[in-house]
Amino acid sequence: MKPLATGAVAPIALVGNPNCGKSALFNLLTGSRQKVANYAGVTVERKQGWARLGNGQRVQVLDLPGTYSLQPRTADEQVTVEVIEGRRSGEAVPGLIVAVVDATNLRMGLRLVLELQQRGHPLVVALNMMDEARARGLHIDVQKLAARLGCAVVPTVAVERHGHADLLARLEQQLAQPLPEPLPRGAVVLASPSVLLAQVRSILAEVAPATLALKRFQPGLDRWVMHPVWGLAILAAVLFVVFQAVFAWSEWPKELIEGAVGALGQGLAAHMAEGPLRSLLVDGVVAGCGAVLVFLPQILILFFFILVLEESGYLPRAAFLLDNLMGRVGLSGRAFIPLLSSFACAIPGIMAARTISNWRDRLATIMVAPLMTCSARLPVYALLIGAFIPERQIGPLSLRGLTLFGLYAAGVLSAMAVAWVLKRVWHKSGYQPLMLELPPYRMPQPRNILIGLKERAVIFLRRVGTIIFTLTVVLWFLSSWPVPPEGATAEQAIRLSLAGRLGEALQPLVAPIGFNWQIAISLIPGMAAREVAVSALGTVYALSAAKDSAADQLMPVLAQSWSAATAYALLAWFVFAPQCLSTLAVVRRETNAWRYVFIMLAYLFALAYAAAFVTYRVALWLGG
Ligand SMILES: Nc1nc2c(ncn2[C@@H]2O[C@H](COP(=O)(O)OP(=O)(O)OP(=O)(O)O)[C@@H](O)[C@H]2O)c(=O)[nH]1
Ligand SMILES: [Mg+2]
Repeated sequence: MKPLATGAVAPIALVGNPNCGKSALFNLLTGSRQKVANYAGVTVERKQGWARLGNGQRVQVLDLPGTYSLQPRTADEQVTVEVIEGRRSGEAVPGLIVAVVDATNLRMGLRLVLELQQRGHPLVVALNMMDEARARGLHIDVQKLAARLGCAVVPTVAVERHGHADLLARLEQQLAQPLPEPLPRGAVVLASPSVLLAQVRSILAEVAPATLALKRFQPGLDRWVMHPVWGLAILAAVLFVVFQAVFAWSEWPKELIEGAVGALGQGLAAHMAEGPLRSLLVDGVVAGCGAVLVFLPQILILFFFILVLEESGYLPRAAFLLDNLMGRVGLSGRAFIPLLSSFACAIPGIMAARTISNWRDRLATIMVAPLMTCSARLPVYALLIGAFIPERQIGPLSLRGLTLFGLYAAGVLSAMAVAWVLKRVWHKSGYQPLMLELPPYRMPQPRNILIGLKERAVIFLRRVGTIIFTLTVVLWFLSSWPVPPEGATAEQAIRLSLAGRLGEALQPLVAPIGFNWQIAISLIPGMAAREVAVSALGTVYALSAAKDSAADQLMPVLAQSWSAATAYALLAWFVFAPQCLSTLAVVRRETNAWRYVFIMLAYLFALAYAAAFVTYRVALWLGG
């Protein structure tokens, strides 16, 4: 517990049940862009920001993972309890807690409020989701509630622009008064859960009697969505539409970017004197970064669907549907959302596994998360599909969309298989039933979707501008030195370069799985960021942005120089490997052990090699 410097104001912490709107409120108060989505367990870390009060004073605000009680059962709840009790090293105890309560679910919310009060935390209650409560005809006597609780209660609507105005005013008032001294240790007398519940009932009977009779579960749409047969059919259809759209909608924006990259390369080539600098810019930077950039539309389309699904409230329902299936292979139904987040990137997926209380379940989820197809793999898939899968319709379906769906499915199925093996190895038994609250369906807000897409675009562009840029420059250097002799062809020049020699040295290793030396080179930078495999192929095939955008040229070049068997083997390789380094770092942090990092690395490489080998041999045998 760190004492505060004189004059400094202790931070305000937002505490409440999962999915009650803490992060939405936090974003309003601080102008941040924390992730808001319609399911429990979105926030798994402590986040901080600054709010400016009406009098100009700045106070620190903390957004915390949701929790139902102050007895933590999961790693994310643990974070919340540690922060509010000031048990994190180097952090002050929050001076004031804003207890966020979902007005449509007072029962669970008030229970937590009473628990906080018992422990002597100074409180302001934010009664959030008042718009939904009103729409459902729920009347809550706010004044009476404040009187019963003995603290301020402020209605808020965290999805409206000024939905936090009253709360801000109230915070200003509250912070102007001296804060009460925290209760001395030992002075806390905790009531039993049943006593707490009785208190909540008695408060509800007085301030909102209608809630006592309110049912949380609304049939209707859910009769179809949660149906054991229809529900699965709907889920399959939803996923299928997503993959079709990734190809069908991306054509023209892709051409637009290709055109721009091509024009930039040609412009540079025309205005610069021949020499290493021109080659670096045109063949290295523009060709390399451009080759990755063209996949932006496809990534955004994928994210558009993920964001809509997250906001609608569909995800926890899908988790329930699949709970049985996942339980059979040894994953908890709770693993569904972390695994789905891994479609974006394994890192948030692995962190979201904090919401799983059982350590073995959590570890199994972490271990298989990298098998879910992260968005960095999309460019590699899209490139190879574009080069090797003909544009053909099978009924209403495109063959390319179908292939992409198949690759994603291969990732999911192998994750299930690995989880099943882990279950055997660990002799795991004891199925734990899934307890998850179903949020109401919500219309996704266009504003939130746009913000989410912008965020994604920025992350992707930042990757292109930093790691992909750097690797491209390094690779350009390695493939241009030593300077080839006069009259050498482009292919000879690369073969003689450092990169070429490295590729040849590695080739015996990858020859059994059908890879040539060019592929061997591209796999190395692909380990730091998978997308770079695409630009690296551009570099080793000596494509220059001086003629046309490199991505455009790459597909025909690959189609010509590789056998289909090689291409399929490379696709199979990328379903499993290589692990990107930042994922491994997060695995180390979340499991606190190097052991799991090495196990993960080894099993993924082994699977990748085996899968590529089998694919290559089978494709050759079939005459690929
Ligand atoms: N209608 C309405 N929706 C809201 C309100 N506040 C939040 N939401 C929605 O409720 C959902 C959950 O909001 P979040 O801010 O992510 O909730 P959270 O409490 O941070 O959730 P966790 O991080 O999972 O604990 C999102 O879909 C929000 O758009 C509100 O006042 N009214
Ligand atoms: Mg949150």
